[in-house]
Formats: sequence, structure tokens, C-alpha cells
Amino acid sequence: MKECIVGLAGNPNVGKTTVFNQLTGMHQHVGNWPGKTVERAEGHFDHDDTRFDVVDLPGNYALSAHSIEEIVSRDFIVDDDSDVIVNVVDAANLERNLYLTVQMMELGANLVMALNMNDFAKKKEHIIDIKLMAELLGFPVVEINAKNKDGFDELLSTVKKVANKHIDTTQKLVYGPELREHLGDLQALIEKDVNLTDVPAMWTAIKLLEKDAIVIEKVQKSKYSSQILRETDKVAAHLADIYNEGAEEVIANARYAFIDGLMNEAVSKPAVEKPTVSDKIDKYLTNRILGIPIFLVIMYIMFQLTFTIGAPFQDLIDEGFGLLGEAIGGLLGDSVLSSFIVDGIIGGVGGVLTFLPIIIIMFLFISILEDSGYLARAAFVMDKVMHKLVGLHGKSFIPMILGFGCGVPAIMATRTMENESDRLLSMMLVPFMSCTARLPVYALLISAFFAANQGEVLFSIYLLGIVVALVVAAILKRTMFKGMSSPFVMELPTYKVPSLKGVLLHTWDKTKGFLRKAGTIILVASIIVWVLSSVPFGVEYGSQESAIGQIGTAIAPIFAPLGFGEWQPAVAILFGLVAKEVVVSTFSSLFGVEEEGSGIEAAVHDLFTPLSAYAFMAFVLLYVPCFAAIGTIKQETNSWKWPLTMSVITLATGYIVALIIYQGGSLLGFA
Ligand SMILES: Nc1nc2c(ncn2[C@@H]2O[C@H](COP(=O)(O)OP(=O)(O)OP(=O)(O)O)[C@@H](O)[C@H]2O)c(=O)[nH]1
Ligand SMILES: [Mg+2]
Repeated sequence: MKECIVGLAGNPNVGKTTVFNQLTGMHQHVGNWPGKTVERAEGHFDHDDTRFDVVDLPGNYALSAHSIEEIVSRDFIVDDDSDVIVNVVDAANLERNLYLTVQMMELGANLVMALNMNDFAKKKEHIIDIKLMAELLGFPVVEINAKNKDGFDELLSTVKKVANKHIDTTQKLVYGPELREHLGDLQALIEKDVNLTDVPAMWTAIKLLEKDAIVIEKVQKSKYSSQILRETDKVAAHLADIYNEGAEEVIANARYAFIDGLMNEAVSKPAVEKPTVSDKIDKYLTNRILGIPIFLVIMYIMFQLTFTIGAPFQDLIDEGFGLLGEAIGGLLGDSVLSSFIVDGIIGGVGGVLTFLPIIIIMFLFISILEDSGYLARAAFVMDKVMHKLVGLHGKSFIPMILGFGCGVPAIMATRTMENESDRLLSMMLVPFMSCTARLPVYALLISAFFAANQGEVLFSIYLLGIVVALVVAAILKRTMFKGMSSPFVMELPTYKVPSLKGVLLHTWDKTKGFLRKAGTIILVASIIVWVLSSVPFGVEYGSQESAIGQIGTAIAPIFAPLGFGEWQPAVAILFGLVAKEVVVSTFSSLFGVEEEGSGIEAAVHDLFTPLSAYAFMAFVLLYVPCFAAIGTIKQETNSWKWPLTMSVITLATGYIVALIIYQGGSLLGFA
């Protein structure tokens, strides 16, 4: 069987992952916002006599050396032995998409264009002459619909053809006689060194003029480096003389001129663009005055519904585990084994699993936010606040909202930030956003103390996370992360009705992740808590004399000023370092679930007042995130410096905020 390696490249949010999933039958996440895919995914499938290996690349606007994905994508085109690059393109935004296409042409990529989103182009009355466009570009263009697989057969047969007969896509790029000539001089020099000709010399020449750090470094290793770099400076100076602009601008203009010419020839648009449905919706949702209030209302509805829909299911599971515990207790009597199963396993893991319904609903809402296109709007409406207050780009609000789901993918989503210092700062903020792992803690305490205003209190906790994150960001931006953010125009995707399948798959995937955690980390933590609660032999289970009681008693004074100085909250916080769900599983192991849910609630009433419960929730919200989040920051920054910094910052912030809440609240007479 023949083999064919195909890369899917294109702007963000054009449907690359949708194409990838359709081809490979895999379920990579699809979302309606730019920057969904941050890590390349690989898959394969057979078609006729060929095995296709497909690589889904993160979306890019350019192929510079500015952000990690851009480098990933261009390395893929340059280094990996791909046979064909399928450039997925949004037909409704052709002009903008072509800017990347042109850069891939400079790289000499063996291209096939897959023109996607034609439904939107047609709604906007853009008529594209596909044949003519293919001729002008010099490589095939195929019309597809990624959602229902239209045009896939033609796409694949075209890919096969192109794989067998490579096309030199640099040929059709005519960058005006002036630039062409000077690039030619540079190219001739570059071609003298065979080590530099693994990519088209034209590309290297362009990148040198653009001052691309990675290419310059590569050229510096050449024995002709001084000659080449001298010529580069000469050409740049010459271009500056003629055009009165830097070489970078001259090159960008040349690209746009090529694209303009192509658009004029091959695309006809109505003289006045009709406002689309998205435009009409955005009149309200991204309105300067209404934008933020609407965002808050959407969040509020989300939290309210989470409780209203989730609570009955939660009670059901709770009762189920209660009955199971009783049955096992009845069967095994008062034995160590019975305590292990009932207190340790059912108490610990079961205690967390009760909250599964609300966690699923939360993930469901976040998936809908992502897939409808609203997520990018939320970032857009926050842009002003972010700029003024924090000095960060609104774009960094996207990882923050994703943090409502889970911090790990949210931290990875910061990869799309152009500026390294902004990226690091955004990473530091994600842990303040309340992830679903913390929901059980709130759910437990809110239903115990704030039964009448569940949605409101939950909303206030999430809001507290956002506000604290913004304040911390404002402080850090003025101290550790000084420097201006690079300006960036945020792209607002067209609103789409979320696909049921997509949303359900996404939610199921996250739910699986939670169940896996329940069966591994939470289980192990519960067993440890059980053992520590049972030793030394002869002590009453979970009493202050047990090992866990002694550990808790030793550290409890630290938390006394925050209003929860008993030993149980202290150990719950300690074990919660592993994963935040463990805060609740520790409580339920200690207090049991067997009394039909009342055991743990009654115990919680002994430990907290409403005020100290709120301070506790704030502390759990803000203090050091789970090991997985810490590990992800380590992996993303390749150093322990940032995860440690983040841990110190979050711990200090959590302590200070909880202190303010408790002491302030006490002064105001809420104690
Ligand atoms: N209407 C319509 N929607 C589409 C089409 N193709 C993809 N979509 C939707 O477009 C959105 C973006 O799709 P993705 O496949 O995640 O895009 P991507 O190019 O992988 O995006 P990044 O990973 O961010 O670069 C999703 O909501 C898809 O359901 C299409 O042909 N028509
Ligand atoms: Mg993608």
C-alpha cells in the first residue's frame, strides 16, 4: 500500500480539525473560536490503494517565528517529510486566509487548497471562480463542506495526484519587478550553500529581510554567512530608500498586492456587504455598554441552571451511595474491611462522585459556550477592561474562561499569545479561575449554608476568581511582567449553532477524565486518608487522636485567622493539594455518607459558620491548584521557576483574600 503524509494547515477556526475528524474518524476537539487546537494530532485511514497519515496542525495567521504554533507549523512543512499540505481555507474570509496561503507558497509547500465554509460565503453572496483561482495560485483548489463531508472524494483524489507530482508553488508568486530582482540577488548567494537549500532560497531571502531570528541563526552557521547577511542589509537599505518603508512592510505589501490581484480576478462580492446574522447578534452581545452585563447574565444563568438541573440527580446518587454503604455495613458488621469500604472507598470516591451531575452540566455549558462562538465574544467585551486595568490583551481572557472547565487545557491554550511575557502572566492567572474540580466543595458548603441563594453564591465565587485574577494580574504586570503587550486584532468567529454531537462528545470526554481521576488519584488519596484515620491501632476512626487528626491539629492554627481553625478543614486543604475534589472526599471519608447525606452536612455545620464557610470556599478557590495544573505549567515553560512562582502567588493570595473575607466580615458583624 502506498503511503501519503498529509498536513492540514490554515488559519485558526477554519475547520481543520473538523476535516481531520471526518477523515480519520477520530474525535479531536472542535470549537468555534480561534486557537482551539494547540497540539498537533495525528491519525490515519485507508482510501483505495493508499494509506493516508493525517496531521492536524494548530491554526496560524502567519509563518513567522513569533509564536509557538507558527514555528510548529512551519517546522512541519519544512522538516517533516509531508507529501501534501492541505490548506483549509474559510471561503467567507478568503482574503485574510490567503495571507497564510501565500506564505506557504513562499515555502514551496506542495499545496492543495480545501475551500471550506462555503455555506457562509454563499450567504454573504461571495462568488468564487474556483477554476480561475486554482490557475492563478498554480495548485488545485477543491470546494468542500467539512461538516457533511461534501467534496471529500475529490479532495482525496486531488491529494493523491499532487503527492505523485510535486508542484513548485513558489512559481506563481510575482512580487513586483523591484522586489523580485533583489530577492533574486539574495537567492543566488543563498543557493551557494547546499546546507541552506532544504527550503526554497526565496523563502530564506524573505525571512532574512523580515529579520526572522531562527532563519538568521541558521544562516549564521553557513560559510557564506557574512556575504549573505551583508547583502541582506544592502537590500533592506535599498528597499527602505525606494519605498520609504522597512523591508518587512515592503514584503507584506507585496503579498497583499498579489492577494488583491487574485481577489479582483477570481472573486465577486456585493458592492455593499449585507450584515450577517452574526453582525446582528453582535450589535447586542458585543455592545460597548451591554457587553459586560450580558456576559455576567449568561454566567449567572449558567450557574443557576447548574444547580437547578443537577441537584435532583445529585441527591439520587447520594442516596444510592448511602444505601450501598448501609448494605455493606450490614453485611460485614463492624470490621476493618467494612470501614475500609464504607468510610474509605465509598466515603472518599463516592463522596466526590455524587457531584458528577453538576460537573457534567458545567462541562456541557462550557462546550456550548465554546462551540457557539460566544467564548471569543466574552474575551472581546473584556478586552477594554483587560487593557486598561491589567495591561493584558483581551485574548488572555479566553484561557481564563476555559479555566472554568479545567486548568490543564486552559494553560495550554495560552500558547496562542504572541508575547512570551503575556503568555506567562496568563498562565499564572488560570489557576484563579474556578475549575470544575472545586465545584464539589462549593456544592457541599453552599447547600449546607446558603440553600436559599445557591446560584447567587456560586456566581459570586466565580466572580471572585475573576476579580482576584485581574487584581493579581494588574499587580504582576507592574512588577514581574513589565512591558507592553503586542497589539492584536481579535477575530470574532461567525456564530454557529453548536452541534449536538460535538457538544456531547466534548462533555463525555471531560466526564471520562473526571471518572478516571475518581478511580485513580481520588481513590488513592481516599485510601491514604482512611489509613491515616485508622492508625494508630485502637483509636476511634477519624478522631483527633488518629494520625490524620494529629497532622490536622498541628497545622490548624495557620488557618484559625481565616475562621476555620479546626483540624478537619486543615487536613482537607492539605490533601486537596493533590486534586481539589479531595477536599470533599476527605470530609466525606471522615464524616461518612451513610446517614443519607446528613452526616457530612451536620458535621460541616459544627465546623463552619456561614462566614467561615465562605472564607473556606474562597481559600479553596484561590490556593495552589492541583498537581496536574502545576505539572502543565512546568511542561509548558520547561522550568520549575514558573510553577513554583505560581504556587507561592496563589497560596499567598488565597490566604490574604480569605483573611480579608473572614476578618472583614467579622468586623461587619457577619460572624
Ligand atoms: N457552517 C459550517 N461550519 C463549519 C464548517 N466546517 C467547520 N465548521 C465549524 O467551524 C468551527 C471551527 O472548526 P474547527 O474544526 O475546530 O476549526 P480549526 O481550524 O481546527 O480551528 P483551530 O484549531 O482553532 O485552528 C466549528 O464550530 C465547526 O463545527 C463548514 O463547512 N460549515
Ligand atoms: Mg483545530
